[in-house]
Amino acid sequence: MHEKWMQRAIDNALKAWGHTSPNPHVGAVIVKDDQVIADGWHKKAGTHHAEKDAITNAREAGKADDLVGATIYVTLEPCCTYGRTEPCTEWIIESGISKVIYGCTDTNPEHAGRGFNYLLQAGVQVEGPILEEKCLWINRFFFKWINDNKPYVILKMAQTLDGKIATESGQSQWITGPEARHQVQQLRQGCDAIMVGGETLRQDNPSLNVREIDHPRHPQRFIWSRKEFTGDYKAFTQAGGATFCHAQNKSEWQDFLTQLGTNEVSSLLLEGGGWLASSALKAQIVDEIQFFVAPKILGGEASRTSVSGLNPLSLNEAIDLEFLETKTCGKDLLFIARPIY
Ligand SMILES: NC(=O)C1=CN([C@@H]2O[C@H](COP(=O)(O)OP(=O)(O)OC[C@H]3O[C@@H](n4cnc5c(N)ncnc54)[C@H](OP(=O)(O)O)[C@@H]3O)[C@@H](O)[C@H]2O)C=CC1
Ligand SMILES: Nc1c(N[C@@H]2O[C@H](COP(=O)(O)O)[C@@H](O)[C@H]2O)[nH]c(=O)[nH]c1=O
Ligand SMILES: [Zn+2]
Repeated sequence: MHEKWMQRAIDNALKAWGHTSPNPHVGAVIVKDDQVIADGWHKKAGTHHAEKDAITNAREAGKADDLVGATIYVTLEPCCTYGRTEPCTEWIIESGISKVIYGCTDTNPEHAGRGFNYLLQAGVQVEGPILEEKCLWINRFFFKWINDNKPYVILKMAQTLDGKIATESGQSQWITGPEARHQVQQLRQGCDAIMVGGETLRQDNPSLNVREIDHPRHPQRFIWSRKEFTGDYKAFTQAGGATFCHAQNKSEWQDFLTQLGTNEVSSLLLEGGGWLASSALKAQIVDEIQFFVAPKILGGEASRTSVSGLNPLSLNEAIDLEFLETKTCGKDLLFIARPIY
């Protein structure tokens, strides 16, 4: 039963996918006698948190009395400090809600465990975690950023079964099908920043924006290059333009990520090509791999590969991964993995 309601709270949280950064995605549902009193979710930094949203929705629906003795399911530990808004713990206590069931603890050092203690001291029951892995996963960008002041980095590639991303001459559109490419749009919607290599920019002239999604939120664009250059490329001429990144080694990449983190960029999507992929992997900045694999074999020694610039002399140099998930996207497969450095 707890799982059912927590799943509803997670679904609520994801209604704002891509809109809450640098805040987390948080959802809630208030339940009494196995009936929903109100749903709520955090819509945007600076607006109501999920708990306050649900309580306000209940009151506006004339259900203030039903809040007394009700249970609130919330995906993240309620906050108890004054940030952009007042603490949710106060709202919960004052509403008469008697039980909080949470999905995961807020690892933000300012909050971790403090929200629970505050509620317990006020006589509110606290239970959890419920569906903890899912609740941590939907906020993996936030947790990385709040704890390390650096964005969570995802390396995404679309490759043939034999690991090719383009022909020798640079033709790559399209390797994966429409369902996989739609999934990429969802991913872009959730990411604050996106980057491609200079060669990808010149070959593909990519838009690097969000399409096919209601209420799109476009990522900041970055081009990885050894030099600054101009040209009639969409990434330069369309809304927002693009910024160059010249990071070459681990410390330069770390400095670049710190600069992004300081500017409240909590996630960075690297969309290839193969030289960018290898530089990021070598610098050990990649937190997550998303490789889309099409049921195609391109072959060819000179075809471009998804990770080009590594020249391992021994198998010991392979980067070990832990597979997290495999999904079918139309005719393609998506492998989600985490590098083990
Ligand atoms: N299927 C897929 O998912 C994808 C396919 N592609 C395809 O892949 C091809 C491009 O990929 P790829 O050829 O691997 O190139 P990349 O896109 O990875 O870009 C290489 C460029 O990165 C810049 N760079 C900066 N530092 C370095 C460095 N130390 N070493 C090398 N390059 C550096 C250079 O730009 P500069 O010369 O300006 O200094 C270089 O030209 C295109 O054909 C594109 O269509 C691309 C992305 C994804
Ligand atoms: N070829 C290829 C991809 N290529 C990536 O998508 C970029 C194009 O972005 P846009 O112009 O915004 O659609 C391109 O430059 C490269 O980074 N992606 C995929 O999901 N599947 C594919 O088969
Ligand atoms: Zn709050």
